[in-house]
Amino acid sequence: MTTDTILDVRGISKRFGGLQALSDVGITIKRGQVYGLIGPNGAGKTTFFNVITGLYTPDSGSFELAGKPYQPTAVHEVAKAGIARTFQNIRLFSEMTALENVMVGRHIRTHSGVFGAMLRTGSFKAEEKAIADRAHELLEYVGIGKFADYKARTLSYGDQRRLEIARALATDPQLIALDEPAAGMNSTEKVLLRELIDRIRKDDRTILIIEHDVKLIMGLCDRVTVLDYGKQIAEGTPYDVQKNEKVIEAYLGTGGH
Ligand SMILES: Nc1ncnc2c1ncn2[C@@H]1O[C@H](COP(=O)(O)OP(=O)(O)OP(=O)(O)O)[C@@H](O)[C@H]1O
Repeated sequence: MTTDTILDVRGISKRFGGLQALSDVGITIKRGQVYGLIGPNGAGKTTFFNVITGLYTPDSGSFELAGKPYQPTAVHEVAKAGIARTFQNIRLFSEMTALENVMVGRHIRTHSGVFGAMLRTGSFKAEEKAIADRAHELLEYVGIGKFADYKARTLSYGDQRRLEIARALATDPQLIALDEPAAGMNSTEKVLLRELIDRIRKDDRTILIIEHDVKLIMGLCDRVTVLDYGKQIAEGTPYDVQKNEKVIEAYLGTGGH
């Protein structure tokens, strides 16, 4: 594996009772890529995300992040290792402000720890200020700086999705995994989302994205993997994947998306 590989996962299988949700799935994501994961409903996309981010334990599989083996055994360990994610069903702290939500993401990279917080040491206060400053920057970056002091639940759906992205970025991830970021967005919001993802990529981040909006995926991704019934039926550039017979069949067979 070369050093420009960020994520290299191989041989992931996961069974739920009698259902083989993933069969021997593997992907390699290079630094700076936007990598898409698509497939019809129930294909195994979310299960795959849940495995690589430590929510589900796979039955088999090996994982490397930036050239180092890692075991996705717990969500916070995965975040520390350098993978941040957003969720299909937005998971924000709804009663906290937008700023506080982003600050929570940042805390996994801080040093003062619990005792520093309890004693409110000088270094803790300085660190809190730095965290708040960085959180403000990230809110501006995703385009919702003016809502810093609004409770998360009062933001529009599209803005809540941006807030989730800001929170994920706050962990300084090697890889940011977006689970259906365009779900429920109108066409204007989708254009803005696309611009944001482009900007994140240009700023030297690597992105893995599950998305139902095939047009968005095709316009955005460098490479795409297509899952169907837990199996990887195609991998390649959006152009190649679009022409693949198995992919066309899988989408037409289920009515497409
Ligand atoms: N915790 C679970 N227990 C049992 N079965 C599960 C569990 N999670 C997912 N499944 C099943 O695994 C299969 C793959 O589901 P998954 O949610 O990964 O698909 P998906 O491609 O993300 O679908 P969608 O596009 O609808 O979100 C489905 O048949 C689903 O019912």
